[in-house]
Amino acid sequence: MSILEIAGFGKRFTIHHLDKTMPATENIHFSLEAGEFIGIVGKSGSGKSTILKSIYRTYLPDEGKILYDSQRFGLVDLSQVSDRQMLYLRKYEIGYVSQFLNVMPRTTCRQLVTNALLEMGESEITANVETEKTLAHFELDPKLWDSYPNTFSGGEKLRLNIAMATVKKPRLLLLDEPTASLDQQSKVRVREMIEKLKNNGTTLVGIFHDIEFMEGLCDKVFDMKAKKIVLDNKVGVGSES
Ligand SMILES: Nc1ncnc2c1ncn2[C@@H]1O[C@H](COP(=O)(O)OP(=O)(O)OP(=O)(O)O)[C@@H](O)[C@H]1O
Repeated sequence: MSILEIAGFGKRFTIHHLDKTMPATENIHFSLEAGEFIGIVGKSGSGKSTILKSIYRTYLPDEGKILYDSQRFGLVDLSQVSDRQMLYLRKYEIGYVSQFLNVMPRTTCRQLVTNALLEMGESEITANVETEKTLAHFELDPKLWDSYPNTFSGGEKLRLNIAMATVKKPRLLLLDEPTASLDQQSKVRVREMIEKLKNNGTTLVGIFHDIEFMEGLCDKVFDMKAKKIVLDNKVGVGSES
């Protein structure tokens, strides 16, 4: 059974000052088995982020269903669950990483990662050890660990963002161009973490500008233009070309 199924998804935006409604995307169908990684590709403005934001319920779809087989509530349509259920799922099951860091003010880098672990029910001792391991993995300079991230560089913020999401080992992780402003070395670190999460059973949906980065990592690739899966390693779609 699929852990995630997007069925007939469509989203429109109303541009009020133009009194116009524009489709962001429509007729999107794909599904994922637990532990798979799907990459979404397509040109800028084709609606890739809109799909991810709708899975995370930042946006509500206008058409279709977003079926998620949750551990806590069983099979749910993420566009229909209550706010309380969605908060639970965001806290314990579904992670989202974008290029932007949006965190509690006056909280240090170390506290942010530790809090994420404590939220998942880890003991304080484990949380402290795991925090340092994770910050070191993403090569955040120890000098930064007890600083507030509002002064961090773009790449440092991004690495902290990824650290906070991945340390929770979510069941479903949504990656919206998380490597956009990273150097090669940091990208390798992100890739290693994704591989580790995948090996531990995390299901991933990702958008990456850098197609090379996705190579060998994705089980499936969904193309926004063709509106279909163009590569499926399991059934061999696309493998002949
Ligand atoms: N909140 C919003 N209000 C109005 N229009 C929006 C909103 N969010 C997205 N759109 C529009 O929906 C379309 C799809 O946007 P989306 O960000 O999903 O594209 P994308 O494929 O992720 O693009 P990129 O690769 O440039 O990030 C765009 O035309 C965008 O302008």
